[in-house]
Amino acid sequence: MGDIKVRGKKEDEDEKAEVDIWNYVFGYVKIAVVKCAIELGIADAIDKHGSPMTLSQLTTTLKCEPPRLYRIMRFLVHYQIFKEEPVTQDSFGFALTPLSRRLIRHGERSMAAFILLESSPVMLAPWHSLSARVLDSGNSPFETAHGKDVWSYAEENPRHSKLIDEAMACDARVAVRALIEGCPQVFDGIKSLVDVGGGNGTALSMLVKEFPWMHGINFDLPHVVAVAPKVDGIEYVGGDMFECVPKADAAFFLWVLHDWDDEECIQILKKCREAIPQDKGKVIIVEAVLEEDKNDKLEFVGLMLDMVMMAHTKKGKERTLKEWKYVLGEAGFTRINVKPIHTVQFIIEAYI
Ligand SMILES: C[S@@+](CC[C@H](N)C(=O)[O-])C[C@H]1O[C@@H](n2cnc3c(N)ncnc32)[C@H](O)[C@@H]1O
Repeated sequence: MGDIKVRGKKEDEDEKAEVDIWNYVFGYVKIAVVKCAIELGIADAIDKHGSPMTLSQLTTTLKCEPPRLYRIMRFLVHYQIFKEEPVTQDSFGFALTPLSRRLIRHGERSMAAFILLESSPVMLAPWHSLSARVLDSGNSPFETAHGKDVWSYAEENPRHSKLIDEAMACDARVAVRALIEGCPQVFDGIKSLVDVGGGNGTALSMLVKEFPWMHGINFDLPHVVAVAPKVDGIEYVGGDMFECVPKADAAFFLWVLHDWDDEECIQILKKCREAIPQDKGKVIIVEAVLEEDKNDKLEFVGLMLDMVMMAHTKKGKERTLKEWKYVLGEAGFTRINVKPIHTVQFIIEAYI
């Protein structure tokens, strides 16, 4: 081979590690700058303008300090959150990309509220106690940081409760659209549906609009239901799912059961069993199923959410199919169907 040095696997791995480690050192920077962009309303301003905006136009509209806004935009363009496009022959402006469209506050597929929730000081503080949680069986990281669990905290802090509801609604809009497009037959023959832990009712309002023969019951804690926007065709019931679930042909769960441990899930599901017809009732669960191959690029989100559950809930977790079968079986559901949809979640139908 003379003087030619063949690069080995180790060198390649070292080089990759050198790049990767910087991504961990400054891992928080991307979320912090995206949060800043949402708070400033950069995507909203460009969307409202209807065409690329020059730095000077953006600066005037957002009332920002030009050199600092330029540095923020340079960062966001580097990560392809915005892009540069010509405005005149010798000037360019900042334009939206599919990613920044998700940062428009009230956009159709907005994830802005979700990012604001996860990057809020309230939700970031528990992460500092994750290792302590792994070392012992004491309080959850959220309780260590705030002295109470996430739902009690939300009840006492209406602004945070609203942020949770709005964040969940972001994902509900995407998940329910995928559910309606991918598996509409799930709702065949259902005349009434109770959305257990339905939040501000976003999911249910989409479902009753699509299936207008269906009566919807949005069931959540009283303080959540009290402020949920009221929609025709939906009944709003406040209560505790550990005590009683309103009667309906089917019970629906979107991102609820992963907040609880197996024993608690079995308790909730037993309450649902009592609420649905004993001959043909079913529960519809829209959640992640770990380790199931969906052949898509979103699989990592289930693992991320599993860490979020460890940080933000008492004993919540994401589940494998085997774990789902266990909790459903213990609650008295014997037949289970699992279908993938084009989102992070799967649809799990369980029959008595
Ligand atoms: C992660 S959020 C999901 C909200 C909604 N399903 C969605 O995805 O948009 C969990 C919901 O469970 C509700 N919840 C928590 N404890 C509850 C209880 N004991 N009874 C009824 N709902 C409860 C919370 O208020 C919250 O709205």
